[in-house]
Amino acid sequence: MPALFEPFTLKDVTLRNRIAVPPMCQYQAEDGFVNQWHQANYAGFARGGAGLVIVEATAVSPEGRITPNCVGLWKDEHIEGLSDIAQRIKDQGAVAGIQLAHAGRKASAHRPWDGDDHIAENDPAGWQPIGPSAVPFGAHLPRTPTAMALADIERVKQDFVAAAQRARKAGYEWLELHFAHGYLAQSFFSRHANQRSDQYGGDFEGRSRFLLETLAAVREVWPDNLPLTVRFGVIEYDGDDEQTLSESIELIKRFKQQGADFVSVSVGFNIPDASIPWGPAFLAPIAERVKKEAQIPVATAWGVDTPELANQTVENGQLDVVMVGRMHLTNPHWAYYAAQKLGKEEPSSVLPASYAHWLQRYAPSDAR
Ligand SMILES: C=C(C(=O)O)c1ccccc1
Repeated sequence: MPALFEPFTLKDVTLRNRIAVPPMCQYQAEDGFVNQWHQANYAGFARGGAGLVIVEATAVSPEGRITPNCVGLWKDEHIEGLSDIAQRIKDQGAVAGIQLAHAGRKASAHRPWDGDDHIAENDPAGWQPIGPSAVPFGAHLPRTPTAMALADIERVKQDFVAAAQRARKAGYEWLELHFAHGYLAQSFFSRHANQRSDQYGGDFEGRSRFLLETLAAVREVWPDNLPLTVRFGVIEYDGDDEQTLSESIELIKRFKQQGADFVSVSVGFNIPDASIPWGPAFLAPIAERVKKEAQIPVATAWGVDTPELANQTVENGQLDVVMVGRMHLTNPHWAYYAAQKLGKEEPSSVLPASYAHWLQRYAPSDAR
């Protein structure tokens, strides 16, 4: 049995294999509501055989959206559509996950194919971003965010709590807090973005406080038997990597103490000119270090593009789950493709019967 196709159990949830579809924003929602696009998108991934399908960055408040077209869970009316998606994922045998997010100073932007840049300040389609400090990201996201008052920090923490409760009502069983990619939580931990002088800034303790308090508050309401996970940027590629990585691993140890069950390791993306060494599974060795030093199960994404490489990262103990994003966009049935490449032939073990029987009975090799 290839390691990639061994089940993975975390709390009371078992993934049928180690393949996960990471959250990938579709930017197709209106007022946060999902629609037919999202239904088809996620059902396709689940049908394709992945063990875990995580719904894209879902904003905990309107201001927390990256773009006006991001999915939201800031009001109860959002539950129904997301519940349908969770059910479709589970009906196909995958575990339904969802990522809760606040975009912080990167909010109020055009969709990537519409410019990827901040919406103009005088454009009614946009809104005022907020962040730990009045420090803009820069480059294509130049708007200076409003520095959050303590009341804003409390409000956003409660927004995460309320969205987590709605996510559970919608039937999700794997919750991922978006603490990565230069969005609000990540920016609080960043020395680049966070220049506060109060208890939410300054030293490691101060820059960690928002993330730890938000995690602890969500832990209070998320069922203890279901995975509560974090996607977290552990490195910035800003020339200060060892310090950032060491601090990040220390913070992950505290995430674990606060009740986090799993970490999806990623990049901080807090600066526009990071020197990121893009390459095949380039984060896997870093994720392995997190796993060993923080003693917590890990995943990572970015460049894990072939079945052989994905299998290798699990077989050699670097990763517990592999986040295969872009390849699922080229082929929602990537898990079946991987099963074939790794010699795990039975289509029925990966695809639904209504697909598998055609593949098993009428393959060209069956020519009589
Ligand atoms: C939309 C993203 C997200 O939700 O994290 C994103 C954007 C750029 C790079 C990585 C991730």
